[in-house]
Amino acid sequence: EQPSAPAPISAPLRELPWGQLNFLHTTDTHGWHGGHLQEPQYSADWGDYISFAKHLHKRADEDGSDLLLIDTGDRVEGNGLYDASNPKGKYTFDIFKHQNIDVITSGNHELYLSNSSNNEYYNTVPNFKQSYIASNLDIQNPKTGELEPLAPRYRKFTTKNQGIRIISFGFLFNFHGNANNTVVQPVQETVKEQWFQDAIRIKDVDLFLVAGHVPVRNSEEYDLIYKAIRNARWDTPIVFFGGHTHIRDYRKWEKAAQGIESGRYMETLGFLSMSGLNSEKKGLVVPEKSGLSYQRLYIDNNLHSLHHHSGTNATTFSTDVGKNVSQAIYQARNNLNLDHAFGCAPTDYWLSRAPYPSDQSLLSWLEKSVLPDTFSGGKTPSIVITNTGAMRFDIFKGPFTIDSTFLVSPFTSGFRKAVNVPYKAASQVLQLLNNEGPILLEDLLALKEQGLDTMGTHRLDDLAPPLPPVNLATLIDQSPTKHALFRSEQQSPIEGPGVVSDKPNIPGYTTVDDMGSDGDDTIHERIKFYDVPNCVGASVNFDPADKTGAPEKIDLVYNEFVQDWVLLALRFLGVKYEKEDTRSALDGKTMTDVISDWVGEHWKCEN
Ligand SMILES: O=c1ccn([C@@H]2O[C@H](COP(=O)(O)O)[C@@H](O)[C@H]2O)c(=O)[nH]1
Repeated sequence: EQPSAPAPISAPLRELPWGQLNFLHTTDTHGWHGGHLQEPQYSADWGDYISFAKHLHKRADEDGSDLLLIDTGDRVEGNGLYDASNPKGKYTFDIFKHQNIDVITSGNHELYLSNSSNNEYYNTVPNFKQSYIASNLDIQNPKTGELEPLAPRYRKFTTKNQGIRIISFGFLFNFHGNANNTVVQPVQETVKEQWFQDAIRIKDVDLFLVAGHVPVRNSEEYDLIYKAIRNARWDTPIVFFGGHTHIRDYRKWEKAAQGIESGRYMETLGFLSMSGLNSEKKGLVVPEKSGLSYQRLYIDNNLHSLHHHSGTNATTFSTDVGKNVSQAIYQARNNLNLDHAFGCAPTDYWLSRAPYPSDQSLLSWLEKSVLPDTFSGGKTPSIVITNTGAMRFDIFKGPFTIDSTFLVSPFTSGFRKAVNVPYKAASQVLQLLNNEGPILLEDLLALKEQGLDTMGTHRLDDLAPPLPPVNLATLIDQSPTKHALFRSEQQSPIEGPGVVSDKPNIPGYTTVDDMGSDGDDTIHERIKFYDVPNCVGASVNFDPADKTGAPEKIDLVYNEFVQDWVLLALRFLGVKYEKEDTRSALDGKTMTDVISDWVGEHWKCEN
């Protein structure tokens, strides 16, 4: 734990369902290896995770079971510890490498920029030489320019104590937004390749382990892999580890094929256990189960939970390596001056824990205050649009630091503008991007398919942030056209057969998945999450309500990440602008700069 981390609050806990083969799973950590310094519930750091894993390994060695660690990508972008250094990631790789991870894969965030995928090539792949897998990912060798697999396509290994023979794969979903130094092969092509067809037919395999930056639910990619394996091996157990959607989730394909997704931002250490697998070695002390079984637990990443599940206490918990890594994180945070405050937030602002629009909504704050104040300088009537996915996390009342700017918005894209756009067209762009009004997403997509777009790397609903970190069934939908699955606000908190009756006192995740509603280790009081639009926008230097005084032409300013969609929407509205017709706005400042400048000017700290 970092010295400034708030101490966890004790809460009723569910027990770790230990088995024959046990897994700890992290995903979408996005640089939060220092833990959450404003939220006691998630305040343990990467050093603590190292100590925790060490205790569980000892338990496995003592009772003859096994423990494997998995990480399924998006380790970068989203926290000062990674983003504030120059070059980015200067400290992260040396911190991360001290955990003994058995299977590790790449996420999409490792690939948006060529320097981040080159970092994988130069740092993370060599640091995890025995465990990095890239089943559908190639990279241009930075020295020769030749395309090569980022890491081996699959691995075969045998567990230490039980002698369970495993074939493991490492996939990325069919991602299109990568820089041009990597190639992500669509999963439907990978599963047809000879090496994959051969690998799933290797004899003497007890378990297929599919790790990937791929959601476990509604996932064409994982469904394809499941079917491909089942076509070759009708009954060999399969275990999936997923990621990308930032949720806690568990999916049962069938009795012998199940998988976990373990949240986001170092909030969750996913635990999955299997029993009843074929084993070469005897001596198992854990009770035999009849047949194959899987169990799961989503551990809140704080010391109260970690002590409890490892049977340790404040004196016995930290290992030497764990302590050194926590110290290295502390040092890096100091070097980067991450606690330096630009100002102090007067209240909390929520990305998806408050309805949008509302006074507590981060997106309302952005469009009502930050964007108009930032872009009003030139006096030109403008509409300013950003995708809501550019915003990644909440703001808490109190000091708003260098770290906070990267938690809230870490990306490097700047703003661009199309000048002198007819107001009638410009004023409809936001509505189109949000799939509201008479013209729907499908119409825009049809246009894209006719080749009218220029690049089209992102899907329209990718402009929004990942859905809040809850199962879809617990999300409060504000746009009924979008997600028919969502519950309405009137519905009561989820309750189910597995929920223990202790009164929850800590707000947090109340996960409902294919195993039921008893997956969270901490019995939480339910938090409400709300859906958000794809984009928000502000009218600057004119009043959109004043119909008679509407400008004829305006500047349309937008976050560069949404450029393809903005130009496509304009074209759909009868106005043709090419990329070359647009220009850089705000001297290349990023959203991170915009927010830190605004906070410095408007949110003074009272001493
Ligand atoms: O430069 C960028 C890169 C990404 N985004 C937003 O992030 C999501 C992807 O994040 P995940 O954690 O992989 O879900 C993307 O869809 C965008 O909404 C961005 O705004 N700018």
